[in-house]
Amino acid sequence: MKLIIVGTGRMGQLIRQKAEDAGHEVLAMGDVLSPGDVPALSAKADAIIDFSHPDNLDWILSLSGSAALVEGTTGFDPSHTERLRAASVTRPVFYASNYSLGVAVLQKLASDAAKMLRGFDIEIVEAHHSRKADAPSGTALSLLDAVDPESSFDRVYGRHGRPGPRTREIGIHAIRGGTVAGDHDVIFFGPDEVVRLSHHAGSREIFVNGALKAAEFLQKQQPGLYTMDELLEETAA
Ligand SMILES: NC(=O)C1=CN([C@@H]2O[C@H](COP(=O)(O)OP(=O)(O)OC[C@H]3O[C@@H](n4cnc5c(N)ncnc54)[C@H](OP(=O)(O)O)[C@@H]3O)[C@@H](O)[C@H]2O)C=CC1
Ligand SMILES: O=C(O)C1=N[C@H](C(=O)O)C[C@H](O)C1
Repeated sequence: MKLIIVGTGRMGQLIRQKAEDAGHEVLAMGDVLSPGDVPALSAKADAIIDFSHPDNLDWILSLSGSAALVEGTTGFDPSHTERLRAASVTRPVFYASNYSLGVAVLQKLASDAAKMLRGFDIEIVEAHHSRKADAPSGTALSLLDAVDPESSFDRVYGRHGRPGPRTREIGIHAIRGGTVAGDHDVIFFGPDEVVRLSHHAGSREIFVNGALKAAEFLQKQQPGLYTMDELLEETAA
């Protein structure tokens, strides 16, 4: 594949390295690519892979051509998600807050557990490296949607300033330090028993491999918005 990589940070650099090792060609890599080069490059690209910052989304979506978009940036608000959906009318777009296979499975397990463990108190805890820009993580927010798709619980981000008994709520807690690539726990507390669903990322390679797999997957797809559910189906087939 011919790729444009947006983001020159930890993820962007690893994606470039892994993509080139796998024989893909990186046409360009940057945060804000030179406007003069962008139209020509985007027309030649098979896929644009963005792991950077939400501020980059608008110019990425303004790129001409039909290159597929693999979007991995987190910290999006609902308007960013809506823009991604609109863009998917004309090109294949893949969005995942977490490209690891394990987290895709964790999301399904957490969703099933929430349906079966009615009445249990749910808390989501995530840990990341000290340089992470957003909190809570995009993955924690996706897990929250998985366990509470109707938004029927109060969402409590940290419990500081909220003393007293727990109400109908889900707690979301972010901790930061060191070089943690990304840990996520969904904990279900019931009377006299606790169920913990955990994912530990040993390195960023799992996200990079997933993103490159998503780019390859999109090459065979019509315009539309794709998620890890489709990639899981393909892996299981
Ligand atoms: N979906 C997934 O599986 C994963 C998603 N991520 C997400 O990918 C993103 C990047 O992660 P990571 O590589 O670790 O982060 P880094 O901080 O290492 O890199 C961020 C990149 O974005 C650029 N950037 C930062 N602020 C802006 C801005 N306001 N406008 C334009 N560009 C900007 C930085 O440029 P500069 O250095 O010049 O500031 C840098 O190139 C994050 O949102 C992270 O949560 C990460 C891992 C997995
Ligand atoms: O910034 C990171 O590092 C990660 N970000 C994603 C997120 O916000 O969920 C995915 C992964 O946990 C690593």
